[in-house]
Order: sequence, then structure tokens, then C-alpha cells
Amino acid sequence: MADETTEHDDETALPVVRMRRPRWGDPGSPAELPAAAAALVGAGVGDAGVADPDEVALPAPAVPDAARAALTDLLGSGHVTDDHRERIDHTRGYSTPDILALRRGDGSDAPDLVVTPGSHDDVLGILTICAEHRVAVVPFTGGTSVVGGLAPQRDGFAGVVSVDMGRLDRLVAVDEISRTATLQAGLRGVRAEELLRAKGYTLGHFPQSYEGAGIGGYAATRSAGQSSAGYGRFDEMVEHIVLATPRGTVEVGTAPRSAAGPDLRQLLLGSEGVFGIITEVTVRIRPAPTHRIFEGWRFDDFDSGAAALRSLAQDGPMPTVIRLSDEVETSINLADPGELGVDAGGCLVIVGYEGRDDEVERRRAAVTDALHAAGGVSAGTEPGEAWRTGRFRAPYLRDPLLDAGVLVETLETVTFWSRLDDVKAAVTAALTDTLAEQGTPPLVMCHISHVYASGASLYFTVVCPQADDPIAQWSAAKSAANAAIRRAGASITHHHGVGRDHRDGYHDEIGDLALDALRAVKNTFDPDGVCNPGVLI
Ligand SMILES: Cc1cc2nc3c(=O)[nH]c(=O)nc-3n(C[C@H](O)[C@H](O)[C@H](O)COP(=O)(O)OP(=O)(O)OC[C@H]3O[C@@H](n4cnc5c(N)ncnc54)[C@H](O)[C@@H]3O)c2cc1C
Repeated sequence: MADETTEHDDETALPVVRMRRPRWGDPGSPAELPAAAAALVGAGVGDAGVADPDEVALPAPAVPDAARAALTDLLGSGHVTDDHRERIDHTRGYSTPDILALRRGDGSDAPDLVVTPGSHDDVLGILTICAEHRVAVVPFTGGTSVVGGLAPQRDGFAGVVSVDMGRLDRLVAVDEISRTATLQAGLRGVRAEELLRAKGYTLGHFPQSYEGAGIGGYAATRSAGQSSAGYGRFDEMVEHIVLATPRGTVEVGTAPRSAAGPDLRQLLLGSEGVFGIITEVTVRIRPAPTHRIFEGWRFDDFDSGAAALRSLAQDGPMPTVIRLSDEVETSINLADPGELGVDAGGCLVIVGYEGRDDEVERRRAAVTDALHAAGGVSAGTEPGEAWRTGRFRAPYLRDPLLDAGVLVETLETVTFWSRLDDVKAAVTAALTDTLAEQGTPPLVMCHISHVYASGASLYFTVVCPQADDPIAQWSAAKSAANAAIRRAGASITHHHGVGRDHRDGYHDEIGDLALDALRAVKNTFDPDGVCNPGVLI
């Protein structure tokens, strides 16, 4: 069934919601555990209590009076707060350990103040004041970090200020001739898409955290959206960046490509707030799709499915979305949370096409031929449409699973095609062994959702009963997985970023000399070291 896109059936047309920690998503639309999922995971195994966020004890706000007064002078009293709920809602991110910590009442990483700048100059002023008073600065766009990127090191600092970019939420300009848009960094992803669609364009960036994350966060973490096959990763879309640092403004990206020295955009993309705060980016945009269709394909096993994806990535043509679930993930049927556990056999591939009517059908016909030739069997549009319409609801399931005493967390990596099997096996074994040793044997699922000519990402979802201390339980499994990733020669992250959680793995990956170079850059932009200390480097 071909699907002409309309506002009604477009799952990307979501309202901007204010998430309330520790729960994910629209507070007005919480998820219940589907019966199929409850049966599958043996829900009811525990009754993990949740601390009332309003009752979580927070450390007394520590920012020096002079710094607070200067911030208030700069921004106005309405934009500088130590309100309890604001501090809670800016505490850490949305990894499972982050959520578990808050659920058990640990507010130790809460910022002392939350400030909301209204302009690039405000951001410069905040950085100057914080550098002068040695206050750590944590940039905050959507707050969906899953790698500890919002929990800076406190030691050695007079306090921690969370800089919420939410007021910087304008579509500044659209250049229809160059097909670019200039967006302020605080724009949430859903709002950016709404503003662009009103002008007939799309950004085409739909991470699974789309309901929460925003432009500054995408750029600062090198995010990858589910349509990366068609639209590219976010870092591939960025043409121009404006960065506020404690020493002034840096602007990079004079033209789409240039031979004027190293491409400094690449230095700022993925910098995770340690060089300063991104206030504006100019990105490539595409005409909004007029036609789209999502469908499922079955392959006998993961290897034959991966070979099919590789052949498309290397020789084309490419759909807009392509993902392959392994046998375990396919048997659990994550593509359709309402039908979890309905075993379909083999490995499921989801392919999606978006674009102009004629162009979509042409690409679809060519991909269909290629998938048939690679041994795939069409499963029709039903699995594809189920995945498409349910894709942003899937993260809502984590809260009821945690409520039911189930531990659920994800991790990801990327490697070359020739190493993919070894990396997948090594990470699966590390997770399985570590959790089984703790008496909580897991279900480890894996999928490929981002492909390149030379390699692909691997995304793991782990589900098991919670132990008495689920944070320590997961920490052991995650350390083992990180070590396995590095031993197998893969990257510590494909798109979640480094934060604090992947810092050691990242250092191992780039080596001491490259790390020194990054530190030298930080020292140039941020000589007092106040920008997101402890993150990345
Ligand atoms: C359920 C779920 C699903 C996810 N799915 C995906 C996915 O599909 N693809 C993907 O790539 N990621 C995914 N993530 C991870 C996360 O959403 C991404 O890293 C996202 O890019 C973060 O954006 P944000 O606006 O929430 O950033 P934040 O969490 O606010 O910040 C992330 C990091 O960047 C820094 N930062 C934020 N804003 C700025 C700025 N303006 N200037 C400088 N530094 C800044 C922060 O200090 C922090 O270190 C997922 C997370 C969750 C919880």
C-alpha cells in the first residue's frame, strides 16, 4: 500500500513536548507494557520503586553569589534559576543508568543553576562569567545524551551551570537556491522539521530520540538518524557552524567544500560542548517528500541479510531507510511493540523510500531487484509500516520495563564489513557472559541500521532481570562490551558520542598524541577548562 504523506499519517509531525525526568517522552501519553512484552520478559519479576522527583534531595546550589548576580544581570532573573524541578530536569541524560540513578533518588549530578540564554551574545556572556568564577558549564539542548555527556566533573569547580538552549529556537533563514537552512541550536528536532515542512523542505534527520533531541545536540554529538541511508548523518548535512567560546566566537564553513586547510567543521562537530557552545548551524535541506513507502523483507539469516545490505551500500541503489535485525531481534519482533514475541523466523530487513513519486518508484524497483537477487523474500508493506508508525513509541517501553524489574539498555559500535561478524560475536559474548555470571542471563538483540560502502553500525539491545544493584550490574556488562569492541578493532561509538561513559575507549581509539592535540585545542578555546569538564577528553 503506497502511502501519500499527509499530516495525519506522518509520525514525524509531533508536538514539542517537555519531558519530565526520569520518564521518557510526552508525559501526557505514557506507555503501558504490552501484554505480549509482559509475557515475554516475565514482567512482575520485581517491583522497582521510583523516587518522587520532587522529593529527590539535591545538593545546595553552589555557584558563588557574584557569579549568580552577574548571570542575573546578563539574562534577567527569569532566565537564571535554582528551582528544584528545573534542576532535576537538567540532571544527567537518558541512559538507563541515568534513569535508574534518578529513580532511586540520586540527584548528586544536578546542576546548581539552569540558565536560558536568548542570543549568541548571551551565550558568550555566560561563558565569560563562568570562566571568571571557575564555574563548570554544561550545554543542554534536548538532554537526551546516553553517554554521560550532561554530568560534568564537579571537582575543582565552584559550581555547575546548565545552559539550556531552548530559547534559541528560530529558523533563521532558508537559502532556496543553495538548499540550505540556518537553524538556531536550541531548536528541537520536531520543531525544526515543522518549520522546514511549512516551507516545503525536510531536514531528513530522525534519530529515535527525535521527540527529545535538538539541533545543537545533533551537531555536538554527530548524531545519525534512522534515514541516514537517504539523507546522511547529521555531520554530513552541516555546512556552517557558529560556536561561542570563553575567548570569543568561532565561525567555520565558508563554502560547501574548500581546500583552505583542514576542514574545521569536523573539529567542532562531535565536540560535545568541551570547546564551547554551538549557537547556530547551517544545514543542507531537501524538498519534503511527496511519497513514501516502507516494507519488510526476509532473509534466511543475518549473514545473508548483511551481504544484501553491503551490496546495496557498495553498488547501489540505496533506499532512504535500511535496517537488518538479527535472528534474536527478529524473533522478538521489535518492529512492532504491540506484537512482541510473535516469531517470524529468519531475519527481517526494513526498507523505506521517501522522495518524489516517480523517483521513489524507480528506486524501489531497482532495490527490489537487488534484494531478490540477494536471496530476500518480500514480506509486504505491513512490517515496514508497523516499524515506521511505531518507531518513536519504542523508547517509551523502557519505563514500564524498568517498573517491572527488567533491565533494558542499548549500545552501539561501527566497523568495517570484513570485521562485522567478529565484532558482533565478541560484543554478544561479552554481554551474555557478564550478565550470566551475575545470575541474570540476558537476551541480546542486534541490528544494522546505518550502512556505508566500507562498513556498518551494529546496535545492541540487552534485556534481562534487574539484579539488586542494576547500575553496577549494567556497568560490568557495559565495561566488558566496551573492551570487546576495542579488542575487535571497532569504534567505541557510531552515533551516541563519547561523553564520560566512552572516554576511556575513545582515548584508547585515538591514542595519546591525538588526545594531546585535542587538549591543546580545548586549551586555546577554553583556557580555564570550564566547558563540560570531564566529557570527551
Ligand atoms: C531513546 C533514545 C534514542 C536515541 N536514538 C538515537 C539515534 O537514533 N541516533 C543518535 O544519533 N542518537 C540517539 N540517541 C542519543 C541522543 O539522542 C543523541 O546523542 C542526540 O544527538 C543528543 O541531542 P540532544 O539535543 O538531546 O543533546 P543533549 O543531550 O542536550 O547534549 C548532548 C551532548 O552535547 C552537548 N551539547 C548539547 N548542546 C550543545 C551545544 N549547543 N553546543 C555544544 N555542545 C552541546 C551536551 O553538553 C552533551 O554533552 C538516543 C537517545 C535516547 C535516549
